[in-house]
Amino acid sequence: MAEAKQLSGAGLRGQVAGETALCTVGKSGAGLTYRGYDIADLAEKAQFEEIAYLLLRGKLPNRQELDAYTKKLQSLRGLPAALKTVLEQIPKDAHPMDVMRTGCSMLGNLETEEDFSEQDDKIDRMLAVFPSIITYWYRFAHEGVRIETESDVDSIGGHFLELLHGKKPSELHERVMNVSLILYAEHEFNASTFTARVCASTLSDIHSCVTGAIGSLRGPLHGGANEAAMALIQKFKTPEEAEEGLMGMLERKEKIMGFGHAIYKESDPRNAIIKQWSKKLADEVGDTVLYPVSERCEEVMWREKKLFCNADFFHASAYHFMGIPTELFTPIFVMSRVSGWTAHVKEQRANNRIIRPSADYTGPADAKWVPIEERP
Ligand SMILES: CC(=O)SCCNC(=O)CCNC(=O)[C@H](O)C(C)(C)COP(=O)(O)OP(=O)(O)OC[C@H]1O[C@@H](n2cnc3c(N)ncnc32)[C@H](O)[C@@H]1OP(=O)(O)O
Ligand SMILES: O=C([O-])CC(=O)C(=O)O
Repeated sequence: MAEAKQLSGAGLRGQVAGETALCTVGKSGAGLTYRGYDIADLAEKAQFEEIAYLLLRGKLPNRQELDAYTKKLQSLRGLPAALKTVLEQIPKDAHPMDVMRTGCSMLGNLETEEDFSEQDDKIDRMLAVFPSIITYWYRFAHEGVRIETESDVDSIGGHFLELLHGKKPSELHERVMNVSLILYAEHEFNASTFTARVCASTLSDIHSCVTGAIGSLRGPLHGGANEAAMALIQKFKTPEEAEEGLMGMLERKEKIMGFGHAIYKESDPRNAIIKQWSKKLADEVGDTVLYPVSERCEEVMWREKKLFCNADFFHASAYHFMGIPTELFTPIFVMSRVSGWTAHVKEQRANNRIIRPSADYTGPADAKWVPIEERP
């Protein structure tokens, strides 16, 4: 059984900040569970839409419930005209995570949550429309086309790939997207989820909670690491070059993105799963560089620092092999994690007290007021 990491120090590490029935991370045994279900089982057997239902409605759907839920999500993919107008104003060189943040916020202006009784419908709308928001902007900004965002592809992952590439995805690619969205869906009190819960604790609206969470996810120490990992592996042409490059980075005490974790000690259970799919995709495209480079990075980091790949590292090569532009990697994380964020918002609302911790004061004591004319 994996031992839980000893947690203490800055960054609220190891401090319990609330309760959740949604997820366990780094506990002994399975390592990651959603409502008690092992992540490996879910990634192998489930549809992402089933996982969203599990997180948001509290149980696995039966066939009829899943079909109805999938149909509902399919029917919510269209973009309001005013949102398209806003997306069209955002420059081509904007970061797609900023587009997601603006898109979510604008949706909150157009389809405001007036009352918490509307929360499930607002959440389903975000799940359905986020792939439309990012691909509409991307294709308009980069290709000058206004795409139709309604599609009859069943899955959210397939919908994203179809809008991005303008054609139906292969079965393999749709499957990998499904697995990826499941792996990224939920992770207890990580930074972006905690952001959403803090916002929810003030009794704010659901779009504000998610907009704030998108901002937290954007950073390279969190969701942004999948893009940063891609930038890293693309620098190397051979495993030998990768080894030399990493040794230099470690000597200079640089952070290696896609490695390490705040909670897991020896491995991130999501890595073995996405790594396996990355290998399948590498074989499909005949890759002889990125996958071997990635594997060498994994070996070197473990050998030198006992640091392991987190969920982000092999996501980089997997997404790349499916022809997804690097800057869209973290928005895919948003398309998935919105299920976890909003499940946490619902949980916070159901048993709320405003989140307001204290701080140890380290500033000066008894400062005497100095009139402005006398200040140095
Ligand atoms: C889906 C996700 O969000 S997963 C996380 C994605 N983020 C990344 O991949 C960014 C790279 N990784 C990191 O920056 C960190 O490992 C974090 C932010 C994930 C966790 O941070 P912490 O909990 O502070 O890490 P931890 O306490 O285990 O660090 C122990 C030591 O290892 C070092 N370390 C941790 N990760 C790395 C890394 N990726 N590269 C180099 N050194 C590292 C730390 O600097 C620290 O050294 P120090 O004691 O000399 O200061
Ligand atoms: O739990 C964390 O700190 C980061 C993480 O892996 C996630 O949010 O998926």
